[in-house]
Amino acid sequence: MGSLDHKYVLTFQSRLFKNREMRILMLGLDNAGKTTVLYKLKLGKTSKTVPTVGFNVETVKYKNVSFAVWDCGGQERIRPLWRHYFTGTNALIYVVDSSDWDRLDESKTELMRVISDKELAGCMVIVLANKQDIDGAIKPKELIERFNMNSLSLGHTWSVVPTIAVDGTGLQETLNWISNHSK
Ligand SMILES: Nc1nc2c(ncn2[C@@H]2O[C@H](COP(=O)(O)OP(=O)(O)OP(=O)(O)O)[C@@H](O)[C@H]2O)c(=O)[nH]1
Ligand SMILES: [Mg+2]
Repeated sequence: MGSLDHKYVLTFQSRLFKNREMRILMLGLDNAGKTTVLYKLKLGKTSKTVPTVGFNVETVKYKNVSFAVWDCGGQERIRPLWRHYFTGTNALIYVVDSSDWDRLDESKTELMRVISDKELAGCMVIVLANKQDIDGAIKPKELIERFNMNSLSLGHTWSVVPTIAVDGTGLQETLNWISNHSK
């Protein structure tokens, strides 16, 4: 390879490395806090939300990565729409209301259903144990057991991150983790 070609390859590689783009899909039951997460990341402030019917999408820049974050409504009747957003997803952010003990099993079931889809084979999974500010919220360690996360290692790199979407706790760490674990 001539030196010019070589230079070109290096420049091209560094461009790829510097300006990466990632498609993030954000799912979870209704009221988990997905839209709050999205706008806290995008605007840096806590927005008043209404239940999402359909989806929101925003681009969030963090370090050298451009994250296209798709936030889908979580109400039961619209969950069948989720799969239309699977294609091309690099990382799944799955938001859990850690204070809603009555629906932890339902949340787990939906997560397992989603990640068994072949369109999401191999994508990273970040579970946000959200609403950690509420007394009695399930702790990440307990959630890992309850969701049996260790059974899911096959093909999925995963992490459980404690978050408080309303004040932004844990959200930068989440993007950081995703960018560090992406190929
Ligand atoms: N205390 C507390 N409340 C939160 C937190 N995150 C979100 N909320 C509240 O939870 C409620 C639901 O938040 P949304 O972001 O609308 O939930 P969602 O997951 O988008 O819900 P759907 O659009 O119906 O799927 C709102 O009242 C938020 O203010 C948190 O970390 N702590
Ligand atoms: Mg929403």
